[in-house]
Formats: sequence, C-alpha cells, structure tokens
Amino acid sequence: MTEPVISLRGVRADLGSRPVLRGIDLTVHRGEVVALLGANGSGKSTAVRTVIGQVPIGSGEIELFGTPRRRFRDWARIGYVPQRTTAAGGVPATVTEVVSSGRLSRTRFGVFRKGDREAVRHALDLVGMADRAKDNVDALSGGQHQRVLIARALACEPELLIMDEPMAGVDLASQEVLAQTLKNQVAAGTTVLLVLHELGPLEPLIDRAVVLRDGCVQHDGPPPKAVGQHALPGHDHVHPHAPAGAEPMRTGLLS
Ligand SMILES: Nc1ncnc2c1ncn2[C@@H]1O[C@H](COP(=O)(O)OP(=O)(O)OP(=O)(O)O)[C@@H](O)[C@H]1O
Repeated sequence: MTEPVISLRGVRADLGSRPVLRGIDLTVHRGEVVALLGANGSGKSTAVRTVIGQVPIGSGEIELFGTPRRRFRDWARIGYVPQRTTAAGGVPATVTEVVSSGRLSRTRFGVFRKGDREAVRHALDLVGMADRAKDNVDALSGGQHQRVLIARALACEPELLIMDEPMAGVDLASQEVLAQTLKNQVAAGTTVLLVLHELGPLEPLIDRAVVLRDGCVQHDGPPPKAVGQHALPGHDHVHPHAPAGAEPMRTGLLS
C-alpha cells in the first residue's frame, strides 16, 4: 500500500447545532481513486470540506500528505472542484480568467509567466474547452461550466484532486469528456477523492468506495458493482441539481 495522501481519524463536525460528521475514518492512498457515496444529507460534502479546511472539525485528526492539516500549506498540490450551486455567481469573467485563478498558487506573487499561461491552456485543452477560452462563463451550458471548474482545478497540476459531484447536471457529451479527462489524470498518477451520488461513467476508475450514512462510515471497500449506489441499503438519494439540458447554471465560479 502506498502512503496516505488524505487521512481522517475520528473526525466529528457540527454545522449549527447539528452533528453532521459523527466520527469518520477515511484514508486515501497515493494513486487511489476513492468514491464517497451516501444518501442526501449523509455528510459527504461536509467531509470533503473538512479536508480542505472549509469546515472546522470538533474533534479527530486530519492529515494531508502526512502533515497535520492545520500545519499544511502546500495547497498547490491539491485541486478542488466544489459542488455546483444554483446560486447566482456574480462576477463576470472569461473562461481563461477563471481557469487562471486555479494557477495562482503556483505563481510567484501572482505573476503569470510563460509556463503558467501554458498550464492554463493545457488545462483547457484537457477538458475540450480551448476554443471557448475568451468567452464569458455566463455564456456556457451547465456541463461546460463544470468542465471549466475542472480545468481550474487541473491548472495547478495537482497531485490530489478532490471533486464534489463532478457529474451532477452535466450533459452526456461533457460527462464523456470529464470521464476521459479523469482517466488520463489517474493514468498519470493523480490521487482522486470524488463525492458521487452514483458511480455512472466513472465506475471503471473507482478503486474503493466509502459510503456514509448519518455522518458515519457504513461501508469502506470495493465499489458496489454495476448497479451503482442505488442498490445500497438505506439509499434514498434524490438528486437536488438541475437536469441535463436545463438553463445554464451559475456556479459561483470565483468563490
Ligand atoms: N451550513 C449549514 N448549517 C447547518 N446544517 C447544514 C449546513 N450545511 C449542511 N448542513 C446539513 O448537514 C447535513 C450534511 O450535509 P452535506 O451537504 O454534507 O450532505 P451530502 O451528503 O453532501 O448531501 P447531498 O448529497 O445532498 O449533497 C445535511 O443534513 C445538511 O442539511
């Protein structure tokens, strides 16, 4: 087994007065692709948000690349794709501007050099959006927005990719592009933690599934076969996101 890239031990977290994570153990080793599954409200998003420091933990320990999270500073090693939101995004920006924001952590004092601009172009190529580089993100479909968010995460050439429901509300063509992009990343050695509500087209890539139920780990092992997570006991997921083909969603791209 390779060394742990993400390690959560006994992690508890409350949101408001509600205990949302009730003692989670989760380890992702270098090179692994782990799917975090579970019903709506089981704590999947909260778990990944504790990993990247967006949700404080009440107790337990989190390590990133073997370093306690509170001392971890090397955020350029991690690409994060947040859960899509239907809330209005606000700031007008081009596709290149959004993807460039993902490269900032690799620059010195925010100054873009040739290599940085090339990395941004390459990230856009990877998700098949190079021809939309100058477009305003408001002009994109939901699936294209998601490709841009993934390009933003790839722009820093991360060793670890954390994605919260990357396929949610994404049209079939974009799903195929994203699955292929992810496959290439995994082949190149990137470690991946994905929140999913079903395995879908990513199923062949998944090494291990961790299923949450009411803030606890219910299963940690081989992914449920072929049928996806819907076959698991206790599954009652109603997906909250807009269907494919709906009006372009605003994703809060710059937040
Ligand atoms: N800011 C908040 N304040 C209070 N409760 C919250 C907050 N955010 C989330 N919750 C609650 O915490 C629980 C876990 O939410 P979380 O988003 O982690 O679940 P999830 O498994 O990712 O669900 P989904 O599949 O719907 O995205 C839910 O019951 C949710 O209502």
